[in-house]
Amino acid sequence: MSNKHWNYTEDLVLPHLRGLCRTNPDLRLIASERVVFTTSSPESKVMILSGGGSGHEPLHAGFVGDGLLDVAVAGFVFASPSTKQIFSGIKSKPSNKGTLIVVKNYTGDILHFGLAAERAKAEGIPVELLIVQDDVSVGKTKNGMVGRRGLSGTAVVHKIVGAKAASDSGATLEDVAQLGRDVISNLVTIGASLNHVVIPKKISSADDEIVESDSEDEHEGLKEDEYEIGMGIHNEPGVKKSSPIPTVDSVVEELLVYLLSESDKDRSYVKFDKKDEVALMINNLGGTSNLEIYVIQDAVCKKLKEIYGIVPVRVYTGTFTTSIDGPGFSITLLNVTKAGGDNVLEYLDYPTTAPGWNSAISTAKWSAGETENFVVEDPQAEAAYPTSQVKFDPEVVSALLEAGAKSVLAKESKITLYDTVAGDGDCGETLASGSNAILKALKDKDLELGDAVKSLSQLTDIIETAMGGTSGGLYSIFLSSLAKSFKHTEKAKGGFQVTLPVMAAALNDALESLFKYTRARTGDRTLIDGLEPFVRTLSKTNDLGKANQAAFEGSESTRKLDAKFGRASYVAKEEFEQFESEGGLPDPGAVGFAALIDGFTKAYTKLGSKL
Ligand SMILES: Nc1ncnc2c1ncn2[C@@H]1O[C@H](COP(=O)(O)OP(=O)(O)O)[C@@H](O)[C@H]1O
Ligand SMILES: O=C[C@H](O)COP(=O)(O)O
Repeated sequence: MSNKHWNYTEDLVLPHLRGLCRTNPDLRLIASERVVFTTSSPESKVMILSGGGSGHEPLHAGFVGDGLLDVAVAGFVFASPSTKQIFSGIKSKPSNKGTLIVVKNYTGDILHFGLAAERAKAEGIPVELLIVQDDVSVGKTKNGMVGRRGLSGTAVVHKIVGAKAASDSGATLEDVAQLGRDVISNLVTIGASLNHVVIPKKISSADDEIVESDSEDEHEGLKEDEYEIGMGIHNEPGVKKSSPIPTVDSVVEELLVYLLSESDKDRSYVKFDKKDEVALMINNLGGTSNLEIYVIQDAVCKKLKEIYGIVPVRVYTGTFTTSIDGPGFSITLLNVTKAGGDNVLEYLDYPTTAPGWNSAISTAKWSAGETENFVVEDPQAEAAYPTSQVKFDPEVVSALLEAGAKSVLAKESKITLYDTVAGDGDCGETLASGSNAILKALKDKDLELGDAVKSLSQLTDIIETAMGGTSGGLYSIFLSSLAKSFKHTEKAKGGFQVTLPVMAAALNDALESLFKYTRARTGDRTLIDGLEPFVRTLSKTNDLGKANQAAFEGSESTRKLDAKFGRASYVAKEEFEQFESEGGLPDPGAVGFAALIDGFTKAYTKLGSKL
């Protein structure tokens, strides 16, 4: 296991807090005590203080802000802050009503926060301690004495009690504490991880020799193909390790059983009745990509609905409670109904300036919509394609498209090889995807080939949908411009049959339109090296064979050209040398275009004069 981190010449906690305070002018930092508090909350309210070991950011200081926490106290990474620090935090925000301390159920936290609370009470400061226990991985038999761990449900508790204290000026400390207890008793969380985490190491000075910290060996990380259900946020063991790594659907299904199964007598911590409203939080433990965390959320919502008939009324997705850069995620469910119903929703929706809470949707907006009502039909789907009296011969055009598509597919592996060196390796796949989409459209008879304008507009849609990247954009613009040229001519002269000379003129128009969107011209090592000679030659000669030859020669010429556009322009020259034996590395897009035209030409030659 080798989590790589930058080296730091000071403990990370203080610079992290400094960085955080720079993002919100309301925040103040007691550096010596690692205490962050907000200046914007009035003394008349119940103060909400939280804290614990660092390494779980944005928990806890990231939750300090209007409508949320008033104070946060940061310990060293994965270690509780001292009683002195916590007491300093309590004193930093005096309140007529007292302070509610939200703390995760870890021994060190309980001891230090509890002692600080006792010390504050001894000074006459009203203090209540709210201990968060939301983990379900450790069952009742094992967690008897210690209780359940505090995980990302802590962020949900922060949000609700913070909003209550900020919005309800009549609320007493006990009112807020009781709401917190009601929430905690209806909260369940479980995580899944692909590995342990390593704490970024501190070196004594920048010019010190970087010595591998032996702490990396302390943790027996997971094996390459292993995952762990229920791992804690400090590498604590979970409920089980398993391999191989499953699909996300499968691990989600497994996790939901721990959260929701009523037959698991060692768990079943919260009962979710059919009518109960549920809030869902998908938490990134720090090392899951933003791309994946929403995929995971999608899987959770799908399984919740399919298996349990649960459609959450609130869905939160993001990085709320980390374990440094933990490669995993956790699922938190709150039974809103049993925790307090609409009030709880209003507190979840209550606005906040704290960066740790990333959802700012009002209750009105949530009530207007439903979390599963977002899929809509494309209004364009029914939009009619433009029609015309510009005629193609359907059989001929169908044969050309089929031959062109198959010719490109025959070149896919070569194009991919070339683009793997010159680009990002997806050009072959992109062109193949477009070719297969055209072949499918021909097979399904989705193209109205007799109408040149309509069929070109349909092809534009197909190419746009099937092909991403630069190629997709270029081909779509070109086809759309070709249709526009025919439509323009029809407006001036009425309907007509497309012949080769007519096509040649329209191709010229389309090329001029394309040139508005790219500065690439012949000689710049792009597909233009094939397209431009093809169009110019066809216009000059009305001979598709000569135009095809020009496209091929243009494509071949790119073997000796330096790239000025696209990703190829970033590739070191040495990368190209391996292709010297075949005369140099050609531009993949130009090779693809030449293959397309070659397919057209072979079919056209077979079929004769009309298009
Ligand atoms: N600015 C440009 N103008 C014309 N063609 C370009 C340009 N940039 C790249 N290309 C062409 O696009 C091809 C790469 O296509 P593709 O893989 O779809 O692009 P991407 O790099 O976006 O994935 C290149 O081989 C080149 O022929
Ligand atoms: O981050 C960890 C907790 O806040 C404190 O853990 P501890 O009880 O091991 O000190």
